[in-house]
Amino acid sequence: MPPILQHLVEMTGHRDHLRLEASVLATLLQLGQSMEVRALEFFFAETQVMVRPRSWSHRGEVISSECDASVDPARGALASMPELAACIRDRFTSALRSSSGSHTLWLPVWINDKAHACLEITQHKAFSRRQRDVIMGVFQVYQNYQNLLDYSERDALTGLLNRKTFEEQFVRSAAQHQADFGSSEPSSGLQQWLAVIDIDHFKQVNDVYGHLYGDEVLILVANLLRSSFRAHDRVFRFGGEEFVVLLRSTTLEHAAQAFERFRATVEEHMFPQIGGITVSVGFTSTNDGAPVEVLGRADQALYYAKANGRNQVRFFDELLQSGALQPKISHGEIELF
Ligand SMILES: Nc1nc2c(ncn2[C@@H]2O[C@H](COP(=O)(O)OP(=O)(O)OP(=O)(O)O)[C@@H](O)[C@H]2O)c(=O)[nH]1
Repeated sequence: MPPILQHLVEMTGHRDHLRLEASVLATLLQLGQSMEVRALEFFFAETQVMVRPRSWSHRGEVISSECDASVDPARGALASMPELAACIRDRFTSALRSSSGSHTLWLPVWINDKAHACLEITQHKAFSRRQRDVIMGVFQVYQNYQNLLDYSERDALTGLLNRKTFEEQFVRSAAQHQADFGSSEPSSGLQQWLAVIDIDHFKQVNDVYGHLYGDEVLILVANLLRSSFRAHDRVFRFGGEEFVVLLRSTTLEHAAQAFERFRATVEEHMFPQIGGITVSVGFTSTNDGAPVEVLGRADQALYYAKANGRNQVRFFDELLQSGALQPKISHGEIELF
C-alpha cells in the first residue's frame, strides 16, 4: 500500500482527538523534506483569543504537549500572528506566509463554524501546486473525521458533551491535573470538582408550555453553562434536564463561587415566554473514587438540595460532616443508584 494511504488508514483508526491530531501531523511530515508541522490550539483567555502549540514535530517525530493550555508558557495572543488571525476572522480555509527561505501554510480546523485548532506546515521552499493539493486532500480527510468524532461525542440537542464521553474526560482531566499541579497540590488546595445540575420543576415547563419550549430551555441553559465555565472545564448533558460540570484545578472556595454564580445567572435569566426558572446543584471533589462514585456523591448533594427548597448549591462533604447526609456505603459495598 502506498505510504500516504497507509498513514490515512492509521489516522482514521483513532478514536481520540489528540491521537488523531498527532497522526495527521505524522502523515503531513511524509509529504515534504525538511518540513516542520504543528497543531495549534485556540482558546479564550485574558479577554482575547490565545493560541498555543498542542502537538509539533521534532526531528521527524511528533510530540504532544502535556501542559494545560491556560498555563502553557508557549501560549501567546492570536493577534501576534496577523496572517492567521485574519484567516480566522474572515473564515478562510487556509492562509500562507512566504518570505525568503521560509514558507508557512495554515489550515484551520472548522467544527460547527468555530475554529478550535489549526495545522501549521513550514518548509524552506515554496509549496508547489501538487504538494498543496495533496496536503489539502489529507487535511480534508482529517477534518471530516474530526467532525465525525465530534458528532459522536456530543448531545444532539444542546451540542454539549454526551454521557458516553464522561469517563474518558474524567480520567483525562485527572491525569492533566496531576501533570500540571501534582506536587504543589497539598499546599495550593487546587483540586478537581464535579457538579450535577438539574433544572427545577422542569416537568412543569413541558406540561404548561409543551416540549418545544422545554427543548428551548435546555438549549438556553446549555448556552449559559458554556459561557459560565472556562474553556478547560468540561460540561456534559447527561440526558433529560440533568447536566454535569467537571471543574478543573481550583480551590473549594472558587469552585463553590463558580457554581453559585451559575445558579444565580440562571435565576436572573429571562427565558422567552416562560420567564424565570431555577436550578439545583450538588457538587463534590473528584479526589476519591471512581467516576461513578464521585457522580453518586454529587447526586446525593443534589437530591438534598431538591428536598430542601431547590434553587441552591450544596457541597457533599459539608453535608456529610454536618450529618445531613450519610455515605451511601453498606456492608463494605458501594450502592450504585
Ligand atoms: N423538552 C424536553 N423534556 C425532556 C427531555 N428529556 C427529559 N425531559 C423531561 O424532563 C422532565 C423531568 O421531570 P422530573 O424528573 O419529574 O423532574 P422535575 O419536574 O424537573 O422536578 P425536580 O427535578 O424534582 O425539580 C420530564 O417531564 C421529562 O419528560 C428533552 O430532551 N426535552
